[in-house]
Amino acid sequence: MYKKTLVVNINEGIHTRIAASIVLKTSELKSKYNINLFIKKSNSSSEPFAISMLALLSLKIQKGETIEISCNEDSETAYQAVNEMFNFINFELNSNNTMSKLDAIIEENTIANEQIIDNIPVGIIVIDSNCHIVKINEYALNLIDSSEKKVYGKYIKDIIPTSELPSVLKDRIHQIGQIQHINNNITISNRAPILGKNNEILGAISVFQDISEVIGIQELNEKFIKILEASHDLICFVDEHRKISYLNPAYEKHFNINKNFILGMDLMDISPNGLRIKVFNTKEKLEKFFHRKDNQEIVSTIEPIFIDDKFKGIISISKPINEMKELVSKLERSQEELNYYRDEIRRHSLLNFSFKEIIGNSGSLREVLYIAQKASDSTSTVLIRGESGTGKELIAKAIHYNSPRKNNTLVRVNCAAIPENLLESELFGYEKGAFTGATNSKPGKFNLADKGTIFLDEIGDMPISMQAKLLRVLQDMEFESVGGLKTQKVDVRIIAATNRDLETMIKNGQFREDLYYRLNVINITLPPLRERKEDISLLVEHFIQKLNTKLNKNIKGITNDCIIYLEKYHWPGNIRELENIIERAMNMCDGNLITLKDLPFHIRSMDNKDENLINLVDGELLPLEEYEKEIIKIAMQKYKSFNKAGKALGITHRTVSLKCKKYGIT
Ligand SMILES: Nc1ncnc2c1ncn2[C@@H]1O[C@H](COP(=O)(O)OP(=O)(O)OP(=O)(O)O)[C@@H](O)[C@H]1O
Repeated sequence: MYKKTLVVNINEGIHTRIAASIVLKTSELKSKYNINLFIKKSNSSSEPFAISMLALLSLKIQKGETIEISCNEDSETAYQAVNEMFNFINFELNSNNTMSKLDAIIEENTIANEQIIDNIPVGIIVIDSNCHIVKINEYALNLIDSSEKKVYGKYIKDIIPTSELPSVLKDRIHQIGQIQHINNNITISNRAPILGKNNEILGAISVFQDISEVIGIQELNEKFIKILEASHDLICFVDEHRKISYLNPAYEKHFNINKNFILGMDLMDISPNGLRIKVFNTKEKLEKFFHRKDNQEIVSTIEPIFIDDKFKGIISISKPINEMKELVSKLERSQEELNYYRDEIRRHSLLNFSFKEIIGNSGSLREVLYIAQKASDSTSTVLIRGESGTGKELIAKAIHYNSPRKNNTLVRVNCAAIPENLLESELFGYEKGAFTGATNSKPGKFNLADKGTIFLDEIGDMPISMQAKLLRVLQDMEFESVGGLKTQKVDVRIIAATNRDLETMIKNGQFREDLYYRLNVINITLPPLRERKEDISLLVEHFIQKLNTKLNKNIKGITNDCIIYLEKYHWPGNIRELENIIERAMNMCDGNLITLKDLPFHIRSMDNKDENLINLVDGELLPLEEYEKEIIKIAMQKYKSFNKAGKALGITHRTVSLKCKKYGIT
C-alpha cells in the first residue's frame, strides 16, 4: 500500500465544488492508471474511504486538517497516481482556495440538504460502494443509540448486523416495506441502490421508520378485542358519527341479532328513544341504570368516550337482571349453607372437646380425668394407654382443646394406617422432586401442627426405623423434610396413644426403649369398661341423648333389666362397643323405652341362673365392700328409693342412704 499525507489549506475546507474536483481527478487517474484512490483524515481510526462525493462530504474536512491519500497497491503506477492526486490538492486546490459566489450557493444547498435529512422524522443511512457508512441522520443515530463519530466510515454490518444494504448494493434492486429489527426496535424500511450518471453503483440508501409502538398498539388492540369477546356482559360501541361500531358475541346472543346486519347502522334508526342515544346526545355517563329492553330487565352502564378531549362515541355495558338474580340467590344459598356448617363445626368442637363430655363417675375414670386436666396445663409429652375403644382419642382432644394451644391445630396421625414407606414424608413433608411424582413440595404433619399438638395414635404400630427419626424430633424439635437439606424447627406438643403392650414390645426389640421413656412423661391409662361397670348406666343415658339427634328419635330411656344385662357383659370393645349396641337397640326399639328385646342376642342370652350368686374375678374373691357396693347399686337401680331398696335387702333405709354416700351411688 502506498500513501501520502498533506495539510489542507483551502479556506472553507473541502466543500462541495472542491470535493467534486477531487472526484473528477480521481476518475481521470482511474482511467489513466486503472487504480482506485482512497482518502481519510490522518488522525481518524476509521478505514480509508474510496474517493467519492458521498465520502468526501461526509468527512467534512476543514482547513488545517491533515489528510491521507492512499492506494491499496504498492506499484509504480500506484506511486504515480497518489503523487498526482497529492500535487493536485496541494498545489492546485490549496493555492486556488477562495470560494466563489457560486461555490457558496452550492455549499448552502448541500448544508440545507443535510439539515433536511437530519430533521426528517424517519431514519436515513447511506453507504458508499464499499459498504461504509457515509451518512446517517439523527433519527437513525437515536435508534441505534450511537453518534456520528462512532459510525462514520464503519462497515455497515459492524454497526447494524441486520442491515440488508450490502445486498442492495450487490443486486441493485430496490427493497420496499421490509420489516427489520434494529436494536430491539421493529422498523419498516425502504432500500435503494444509488446509481451514477453512467449507471455505476455509488452506494445505497435505507429509509426506515420505527413501528414498535404501532405493533404494540396492534397487539393491545387484539388482546382488548379478545377480552370483549370473552365477556358475559353485553357490550356495544357507538362511534362519534352515531354508527354502531362494535357488538360483542354475548350481546348478539342475548338479543338474538346478527352483528353483520347492525354494524354501521345509525343508532337513531335502531333505538331512537333508548338510553344510548340519550348518553350520545348529553355526553353524560349513566351508571348501573335498571331498565327494560326488548321486554327484558337489564342493568346498564353507558359512558361517553373522550380521547384527547375529543368525543369518540359511547360504550354501553349491560347485564341481564335475571342472571344476576340467580347468582344472588345462589350466593345466598351458599351463604346459608356456610352458616349452617359453621354452626355445626362450632357445636361439634364445643361438644367433643370439653372434659364434661367424657362421661363416667367411677373412681378410675375420675383419676384419669384429674391427670388429663393437669396435662392440659403442661407442655409435656403424654402417653395414653388403654384397650381399643376406651376413649384415648377423646382424652387427647380434651387435653389439646383445654390447653393454651387450643386455638392452633390438633393434627392426628394414625401411625398404623400409613404405609411404612410413606410415613416419613407424611410426618416431615417432602420437597419438589424428592421422588417420582413429587411435582410440588408438601408440608408434613409436624409442620401443620406447629404451635399446636400432634396426636400420634397407635404409636405402638410405628415401624422401628421411623422410631429413631421421631426420637430426634422429640429431643430437639428439629427435622428435615424428605429430599430437603434445610433443618426445620417446630414447636409441637406431642400426645401419643396405643393399645399395645409397649413393655413386651421393648423386650422383643419391637419398640425403642429410649423412645418409650421420651413419650411416657405423663402417663394416662384408661381403664377398660368391664372394670368400671358403674359408669355403664351414665354412658347409656349419654348415648341415648346423643343418638336421638343423630337418628331423629325420641327414646326416653332404658329398662333396669337391660342395665343389669349390660353390666354383666365383659365389653371387649369397650365404650365404642357399648355405643354401637345402644345405637342398634334404638333402631330396634318400637316405643320410647329400650327393653331387653332390643338388645343383641349375645347380651340378653347371658343367663344368670346357672351362675353362682357371686362371680369370682380371675378365680379370686374381692373384698366384702366391693360386693356390698354392687348389691346396693343394683337395689337402687331397681327400686329407686332408699326405703324400697332397704326392704328388699333387709336393712333400714338410713343404712341404704349411708352406704350410697360411701360408695358414690347416686
Ligand atoms: N368416657 C366417655 N364418654 C363418652 N363417650 C366416650 C367415652 N369414652 C369413649 N367414648 C366414645 O367411644 C368411642 C371410642 O372412643 P375413642 O375413639 O376415643 O377410643 P380409642 O381408645 O381412641 O379407640 P382406638 O384405640 O380403637 O382408637 C368414641 O365415639 C368416643 O366418643
